[in-house]
Amino acid sequence: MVKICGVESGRDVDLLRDCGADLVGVWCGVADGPRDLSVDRAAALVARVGAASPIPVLVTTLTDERRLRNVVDRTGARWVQLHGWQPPALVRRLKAEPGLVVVKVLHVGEGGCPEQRIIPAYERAGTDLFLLDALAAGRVGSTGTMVGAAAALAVVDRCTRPFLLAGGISPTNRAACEAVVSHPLYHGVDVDGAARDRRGRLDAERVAQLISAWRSSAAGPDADNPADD
Ligand SMILES: O=C(O)c1ccccc1NCC(=O)[C@H](O)[C@H](O)COP(=O)(O)O
Repeated sequence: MVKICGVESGRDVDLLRDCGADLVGVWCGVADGPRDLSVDRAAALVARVGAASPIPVLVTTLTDERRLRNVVDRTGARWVQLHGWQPPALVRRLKAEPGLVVVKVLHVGEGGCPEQRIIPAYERAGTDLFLLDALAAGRVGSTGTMVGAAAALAVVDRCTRPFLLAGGISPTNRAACEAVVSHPLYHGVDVDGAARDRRGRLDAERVAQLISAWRSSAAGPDADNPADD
């Protein structure tokens, strides 16, 4: 699976669909996010993506359940990526809603993964899919920094749920991630920066290169629907 993050317009959605992306990240409630959208705008883009393929994924750092539910309900997104420091209890409460797929980000930095000890709690709460992303100098999200293979494996070896890999993924660095890509729970990648041109706009050629470089390595029999595992 290849997920491209941070659509801002109908043009972006159409570009990702035409390129064949599997998942499209729509930001709403991302603190200080450069591509954060109003709820109405996010809802319009979720609707434009549609329900089949690609799948829209609401990306958020919100931790307040009431606000989060409001965004989920109003956007109509059925996949939610919790990119902040949301606790397992919030995952559990979201998973009470039938059909909602929850992706929980696990942050990985030089000091390891702050959530490592509570991975089993995230799994018991119903997390469908993890997403490993870089924690770089305290910064979270779109850092352009790769997660080292050893650090990533130390985290995913504690998981029993599938995971996506993020952080500085580009069309040319798949080989450096071979050990992670070969892991049985590996499910695909999530990309922001390398999918954009110099002006920060999603670029069809770059997206196509990313998909061609990474899709062949994504998979597992359940790649189409981790929620059904
Ligand atoms: O991009 C941000 O500023 C951001 C802030 C807070 C939460 C998430 C954010 N980005 C979300 C993503 O999922 C990115 O796709 C992911 O971090 C990979 O980015 P990159 O290293 O640029 O490929």
